[in-house]
Amino acid sequence: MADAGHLQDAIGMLEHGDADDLFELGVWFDSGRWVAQDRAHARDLFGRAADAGSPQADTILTNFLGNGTGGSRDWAAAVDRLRQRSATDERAAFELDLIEQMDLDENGNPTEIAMDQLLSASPNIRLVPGLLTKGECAYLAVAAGPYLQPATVVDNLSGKAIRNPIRTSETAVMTPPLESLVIQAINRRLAAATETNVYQGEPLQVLRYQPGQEYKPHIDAIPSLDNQRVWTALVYLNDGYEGGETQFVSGAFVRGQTGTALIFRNVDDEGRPDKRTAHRGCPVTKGTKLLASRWIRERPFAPDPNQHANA
Ligand SMILES: O=C(O)CCC(=O)C(=O)O
Ligand SMILES: [Fe+2]
Repeated sequence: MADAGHLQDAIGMLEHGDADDLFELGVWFDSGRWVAQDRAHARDLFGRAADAGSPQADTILTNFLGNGTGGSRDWAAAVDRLRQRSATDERAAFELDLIEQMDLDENGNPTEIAMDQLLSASPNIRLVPGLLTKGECAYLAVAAGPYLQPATVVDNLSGKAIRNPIRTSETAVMTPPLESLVIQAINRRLAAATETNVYQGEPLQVLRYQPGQEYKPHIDAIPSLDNQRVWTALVYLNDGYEGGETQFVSGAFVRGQTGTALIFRNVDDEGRPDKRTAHRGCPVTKGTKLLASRWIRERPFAPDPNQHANA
């Protein structure tokens, strides 16, 4: 893009354009591409694009209404919008069906969650069989599919996300615009299972390991991070593959069935990375392993003044 004048001209054209133009400009403000990130403005543009007939904008607006991105949060309004789209959009109908099968309160929080089984008291390691249904697991695989990319890890020297042979799977990061109401409700279930606020979670990731791929031994807490990753929640999304167990240095060896969550605390009582939680995802030897993972921080991960009203 050339100088600021030309950029202003482009923005002006998109502002006065059709549904696709408004959607495109919404993506710019949502992502901070070309312009300073402004999610409230992005939300407004997605609303205008949706009114002008863009189904993609309607999807993102639904997600922002549900998760409180760029403005206030209104779960009931988000579900209504999904219901309207479900008449013409198969994916929306699939999502609405899953939402309607969940026991949720008026804010999208679970009214009850499955019982957990303690694997270790210190460090705290727990299994929650059946935290997700098989339908929800299948949905996550479908929703993440188009966004799978080679996984990265945070580089201790630069702080940047880089490719690293320690983690050879592919990963989809389900950021706020991609966070459908089903994913939001699942994130709220993971928050309930860890007794945390949903906004402490980093975006849900969906990992896909193929034969030979693995996640070498590591600790999910990051040295000297201010807002530490205090919990990890993993959910096994399928079975039928070989290898691929999650193994702790302490010896615990986990291969959950479809829908089982593995939850563990990454820090000790002083909040320091707990080396006893070092673990790995063993190489898959046959088939494909799908896993959802959420790293949960000590405090809200991406604070937004609007997000806590009815978190
Ligand atoms: O693949 C696994 O079983 C482990 C994944 C993992 O350690 C992580 O996502 O932090
Ligand atoms: Fe990990």
